[in-house]
Amino acid sequence: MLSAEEIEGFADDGPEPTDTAPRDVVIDARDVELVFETNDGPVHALQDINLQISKGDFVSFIGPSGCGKTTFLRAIAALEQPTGGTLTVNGMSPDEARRSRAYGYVFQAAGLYPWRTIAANVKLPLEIMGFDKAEQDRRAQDVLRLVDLEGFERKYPWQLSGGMQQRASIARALAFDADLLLMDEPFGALDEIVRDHLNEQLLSLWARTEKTIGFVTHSIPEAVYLSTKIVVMSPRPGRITDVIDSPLPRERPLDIRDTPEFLEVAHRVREGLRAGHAYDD
Ligand SMILES: Nc1ncnc2c1ncn2[C@@H]1O[C@H](COP(=O)(O)OP(=O)(O)OP(=O)(O)O)[C@@H](O)[C@H]1O
Repeated sequence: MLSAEEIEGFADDGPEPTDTAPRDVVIDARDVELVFETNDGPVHALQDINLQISKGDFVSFIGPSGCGKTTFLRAIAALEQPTGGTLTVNGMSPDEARRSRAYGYVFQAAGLYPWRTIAANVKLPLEIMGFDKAEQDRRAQDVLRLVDLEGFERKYPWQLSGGMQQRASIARALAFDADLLLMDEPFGALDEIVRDHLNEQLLSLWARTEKTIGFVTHSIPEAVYLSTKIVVMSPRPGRITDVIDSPLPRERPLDIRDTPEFLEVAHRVREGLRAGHAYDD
């Protein structure tokens, strides 16, 4: 079950940006390094991570297991501390950004409390933050409408399909109206048809809300379909092997996946993944 620290993490007012980065840079990573000390020795989860994510970007992180995708997302959310380099979110330290509710975080498992209704799950972070009841109701209604779950407020998680539960968890992450949404393989456990549908819905939500999204995936088609920027990563040590700025238009019907432009980007991602493996040999 998620900790209060993990389910919080959405936006409101907070410390002013310290202007270490241009205004439209939301995430600025410079030479970020993160080493876990374990009984078997140090694990270099992240090394030489240099990346700027701008406002309104949809950025996917793709790479084999253990390349540091989750660790990087957790570092942005101040759930892990880099051991080197600098990392800012809206010009603040990740910890300041967390306290100012700069982002919503969606986990791989929906992580809904089974004894709470869908609306009560969505309102939980708002309760923790002390929003008054009327505001909690208003926000829950708004975000449940955004993810197409109007009418399911009084249902319990087990009464919803896996895809609907994941949409509810996205609604919970949106409840603070943060400009930044961090999503760690939110659709990984779903079948392909449901996943396609949720991908379409997420793109439409992104277009309507103009949020900045950081999205972890193992799927090349998902990364290419969703992203304006694709960050290809590789393990041991966890590092970035390629950053691809997508030439695809922001408006994307599902059948864009059959176009030569799409296949070309997918090819480059695949090459980046291969290059990362070659490094290990
Ligand atoms: N708390 C921790 N303590 C020690 N090692 C860790 C910890 N968290 C992650 N690691 C290690 O850091 C490396 C990066 O892990 P991470 O979970 O970020 O990879 P990932 O790319 O998200 O993998 P996956 O696709 O399997 O989720 C791995 O070698 C992992 O074993």
